[in-house]
Amino acid sequence: MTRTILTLEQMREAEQAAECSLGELMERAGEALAEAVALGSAPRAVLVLAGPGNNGGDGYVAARHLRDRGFDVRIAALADPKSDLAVDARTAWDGEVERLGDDTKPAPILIDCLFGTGLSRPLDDALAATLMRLAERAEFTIACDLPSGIETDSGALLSDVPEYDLTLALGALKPAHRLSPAMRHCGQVAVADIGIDAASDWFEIAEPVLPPARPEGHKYDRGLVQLLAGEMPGAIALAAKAAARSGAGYVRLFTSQPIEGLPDAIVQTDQGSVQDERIGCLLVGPGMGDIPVLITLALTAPKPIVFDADAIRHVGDPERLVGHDVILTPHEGELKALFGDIEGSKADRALVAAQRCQNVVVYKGADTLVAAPDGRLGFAPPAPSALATAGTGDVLSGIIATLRARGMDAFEAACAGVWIHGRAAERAGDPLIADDLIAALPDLT
Ligand SMILES: NC(=O)C1=CN([C@@H]2O[C@H](COP(=O)(O)OP(=O)(O)OC[C@H]3O[C@@H](n4cnc5c(N)ncnc54)[C@H](O)[C@@H]3O)[C@@H](O)[C@H]2O)[C@@H](O)CC1
Ligand SMILES: [K+]
Repeated sequence: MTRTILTLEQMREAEQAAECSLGELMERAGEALAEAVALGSAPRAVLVLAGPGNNGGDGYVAARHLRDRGFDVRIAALADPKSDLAVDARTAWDGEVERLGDDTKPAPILIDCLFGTGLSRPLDDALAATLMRLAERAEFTIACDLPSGIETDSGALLSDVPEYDLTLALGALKPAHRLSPAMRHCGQVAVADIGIDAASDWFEIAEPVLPPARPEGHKYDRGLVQLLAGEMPGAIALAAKAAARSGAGYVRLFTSQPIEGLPDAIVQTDQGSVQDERIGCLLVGPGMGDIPVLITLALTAPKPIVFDADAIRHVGDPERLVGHDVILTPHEGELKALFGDIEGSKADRALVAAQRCQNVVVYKGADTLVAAPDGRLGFAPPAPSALATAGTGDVLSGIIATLRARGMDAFEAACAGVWIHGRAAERAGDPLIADDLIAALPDLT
């Protein structure tokens, strides 16, 4: 299921637009937190850390529900509650409240309700150290809405942040749940439905639905991927094999030097034209090297194109792509080479890049994003860090070119390719080499 991602501002608007009172939202949030803990553990000792805002308020509510469920609950508060809602939640808790400090004793279950979306500055050093110590000593750690110390819209760590087992996002995911470096600190991320219903163009990329192959269809229905090869046979071979193995009906390689060891089914030729009507998608960049004329050639074709790797560096001016049907797949360095320095969070940068070239941009990294010029932004679910090896990008561009050749819309094809690539990495194990990904592509028929 696709999970919506809301920024701080959107979250505040959604909270105001909710049909129930803010107090009711907090009650549901605290109850969901208690439920998440009870799902993961039999009743035992729990320490709730409560901050001064509404994240702390959620903690007092959760404490009450956990005690009702038979848990032995202690609360350690950083300060007295400041917001009206948190004061009410504190009042409804008739147990003791400790003062959080160096001498706070750990418990096997730690619930972090210090700060959520309202964090505005780093935690004090002493507080961050206490949080780290208590998390280290706990067996199960859960963060309410966000791990404390994380900036919600950028995913930046403002101070030391533990790595939690579970983060319960309230109402919707926030950008930080799916942006580096924050995402690695969240652990598993579940979303609690507390009755907030907000639409957004930002979402977590989910398992794609691929266009079904017509039983009576021919190879061109399944898509002809046309690669324009360059100087480095290894990268070209990876992209071509990935395209073929992800279901292209036909993969053809324009090359002046045949590449050895490729399956016979991948046609290699030094003849042919990019004007061929039957081409579903052109792929240029993997192994391209220093042959920028290939970009010029590809842009003469009235067909979808995927530009990867060296092709991105050689485009020159992003505006050159306006009016063409292109998917760009840059990593950090390639994005900078083409678009220069862009201000803002990774999400902002992805959208600005897509706007400037008026095409879909797959901004790769540990937190891959897929941006469309109309403002849609897909955030990849976490993928194994083993993907950070040579050639995995060539495989990704091969997969995306096939999906585009099969007739998927550019944004959908890019999102689907990113999802498939991540799942292939999970199946391939760690360590992996790019070739393993091709063998581990999931069956999506
Ligand atoms: N948005 C929603 O729909 C809902 C939000 N709820 C909770 O409300 C949270 C947001 O509440 P708030 O806006 O009150 O924000 P927080 O509870 O995250 O924190 C705000 C408070 O912390 C102080 N503060 C910020 N940074 C600090 C720092 N580094 N050191 C010390 N104090 C600091 C602020 O001055 C303010 O008093 C969410 O994360 C969620 O847990 C839930 O109660 C229910 C529904
Ligand atoms: K928190």
